[in-house]
Amino acid sequence: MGQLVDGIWTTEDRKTGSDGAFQRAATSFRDRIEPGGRFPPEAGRYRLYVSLACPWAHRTLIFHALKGLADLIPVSVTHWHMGENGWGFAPGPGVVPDPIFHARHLHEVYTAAKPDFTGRVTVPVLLDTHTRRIVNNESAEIIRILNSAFDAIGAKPGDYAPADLLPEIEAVNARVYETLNNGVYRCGFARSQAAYDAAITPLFETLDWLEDRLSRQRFLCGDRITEADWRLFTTLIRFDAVYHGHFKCNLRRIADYPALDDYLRSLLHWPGVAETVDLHHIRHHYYGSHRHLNPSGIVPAGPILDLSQPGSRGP
Ligand SMILES: N[C@@H](CCC(=O)N[C@@H](CS)C(=O)NCC(=O)O)C(=O)O
Repeated sequence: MGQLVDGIWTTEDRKTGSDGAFQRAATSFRDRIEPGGRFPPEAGRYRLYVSLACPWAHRTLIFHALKGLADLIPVSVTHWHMGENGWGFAPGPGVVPDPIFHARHLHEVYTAAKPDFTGRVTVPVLLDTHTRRIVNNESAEIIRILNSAFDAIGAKPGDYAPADLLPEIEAVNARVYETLNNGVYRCGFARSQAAYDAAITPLFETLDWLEDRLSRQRFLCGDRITEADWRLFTTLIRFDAVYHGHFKCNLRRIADYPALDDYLRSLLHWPGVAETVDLHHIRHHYYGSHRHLNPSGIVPAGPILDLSQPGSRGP
């Protein structure tokens, strides 16, 4: 895996510190879309770049679907394989190329927007096609943008971060992010036993905590589905398929937790959501791209997952 240094693509990996613990880099583009601002809401002006494999990009795709933004914000989808050149647009099922820069690799989108860019080239990216600037590449902020910024110009109704629930949403997000969304990476990318041990324990403590919470209430913050649920969902849907094996998160499966399993199937069958889930991209990305973890690149056949039945927590 590489990154850009002064606009030049370099292949090096500096993601773990001297203690072997995985460190996630800070995100670079942090603007908003708002009326009267530098980036005003307009139909057809912005473009979202995602990977169907990536849980962070997946959040944005779910908000894109929930808010009915397909006609307002077109989407490019990378190939699942992240190789020497990072994310790219090689043809493949589900890949949608980049019609703006005709980029072969995502790093070309970054340098087209900022020729001297230094940093990691990550998905998701929200691009302003008028100024050819990247508005934002932090998924937590992009979902807040999609949640409301296009409401006045045709987005579907629905507020997934309502003001009265925000403190609770953010408290849940903080724990879920640290121990689970990022915790699976801390397990999988650990380069020392101590770093792995330090990640696996809080990860399963959080799953136990979530199981208890969801056995008493419909969604993470009560009766209404919120951003906190969608942020959890993208990790849960990858858990038994890849994190359990590839990232060694294997004390238990989500299928072993009755409430979490019901909740996962409820969210998967939520209108518009199943279409955002691509287990081929997910499984082939993780097992095929992380050659330091899986040198052969062989994608295992299992486990067989049966998520065909909706859970009991419908819309
Ligand atoms: N903070 C970012 C993280 C995004 C992220 O790490 N995406 C991964 C894919 S799962 C990526 O593009 N990694 C490429 C790299 O780090 O070089 C967000 O949530 O938007």
